[in-house]
Amino acid sequence: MTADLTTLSPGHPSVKYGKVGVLLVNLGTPDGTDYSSMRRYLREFLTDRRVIEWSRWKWYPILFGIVLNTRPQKVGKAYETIWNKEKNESYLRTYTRNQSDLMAERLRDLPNVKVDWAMRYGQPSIADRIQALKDDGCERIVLFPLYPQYAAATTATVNDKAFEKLQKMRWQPAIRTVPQYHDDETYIEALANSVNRHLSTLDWQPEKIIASFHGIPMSYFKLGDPYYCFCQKTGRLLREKLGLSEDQFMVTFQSRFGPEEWLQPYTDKTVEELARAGTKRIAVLNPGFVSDCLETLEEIAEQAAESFHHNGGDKFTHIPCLNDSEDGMNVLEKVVRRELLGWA
Ligand SMILES: C=CC1=C(C)c2cc3[nH]c(cc4nc(cc5[nH]c(cc1n2)c(C)c5CCC(=O)O)C(CCC(=O)O)=C4C)c(C)c3C=C
Ligand SMILES: [Fe+2]
Ligand SMILES: [Fe+2]
Repeated sequence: MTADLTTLSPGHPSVKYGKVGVLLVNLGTPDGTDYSSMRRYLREFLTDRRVIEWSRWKWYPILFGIVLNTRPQKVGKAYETIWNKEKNESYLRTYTRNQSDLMAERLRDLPNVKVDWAMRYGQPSIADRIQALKDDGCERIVLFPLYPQYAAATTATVNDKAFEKLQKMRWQPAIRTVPQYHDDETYIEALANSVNRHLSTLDWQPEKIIASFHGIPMSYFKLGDPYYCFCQKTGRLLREKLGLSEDQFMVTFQSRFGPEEWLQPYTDKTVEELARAGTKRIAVLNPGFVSDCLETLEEIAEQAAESFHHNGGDKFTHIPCLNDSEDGMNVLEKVVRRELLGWA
């Protein structure tokens, strides 16, 4: 444990009142890269009304008529290029499980705290893990959607799913949901360290650093989703921490899906335009992703790199996510301890 983290005292009321569960929840992942695993996963994902807010009569014919017939094959191929072959699973799953195991070790001073993990889509499900924590005696659960920047499509849908499970329970555990930590000092410092450490391994330096966040449709922002503002704040704090000018650092948005306008500037277009305009060396990081996944390893480290080179760029580097690193775990531990204190 690092010195600046607040420790719960042994006299903490949760010791007296029973066990507390900590449930880390990430987005999800298919069980395999084959057509039926991919289809099952995408179906669960893309029927979530927090993700696609179109009315069902408009969306379902497109989803079941086109998307679920073509996308599983295409995305399955992309997953194959980034699959963790040793564990036969996606890296998102590997990192989330590691984060849970490491969190349990870091909270050993709190023997009444149990740590577990779940996925919003796919396995292990939120409902199963809430039940398991309750069966293990947890009367309180800290529900931690692993997204530094709140969005309805990510944080809120994790909360919704947990409360859907609670609705079916006779004896519900008490739940604390973890809010965004987009401007947390430990988080910004961890990101800055990851940039500096990565760049120190290179024999060249980027002209521009791009902080690429997952996008959301512009219409969600106009309806009041705060996600864009949280991303901008993370970007500004990181730029300041790195001591970079506005010319040397950019915030962009990736993973556009469908015909609507999404948050801009788009990462893919930016990378292409920078290369065409003569920028030779860039670095890209993904501060909004707690773990590397398809969107970072394939869309950025593979596709964006290829596009940069194809359009005249010379050097491209992808800075890995915080994953299960020491710095990354410091961030998650700090957030969890802060929330546990709410019950003190
Ligand atoms: C179509 C709407 C989508 C919205 C809105 C959206 C928001 C959103 N997503 C993440 C994080 C991740 N998304 C990932 C994959 C992914 N995202 C969408 C669609 C939307 N996401 C799709 C269809 C997919 C699957 C891949 C594909 O078909 O292109 C992942 C990767 C999961 C993995 O297993 O690797 C993450 C992580 C955030 C943070 C976000 C809004 C803020
Ligand atoms: Fe997504
Ligand atoms: Fe993508």
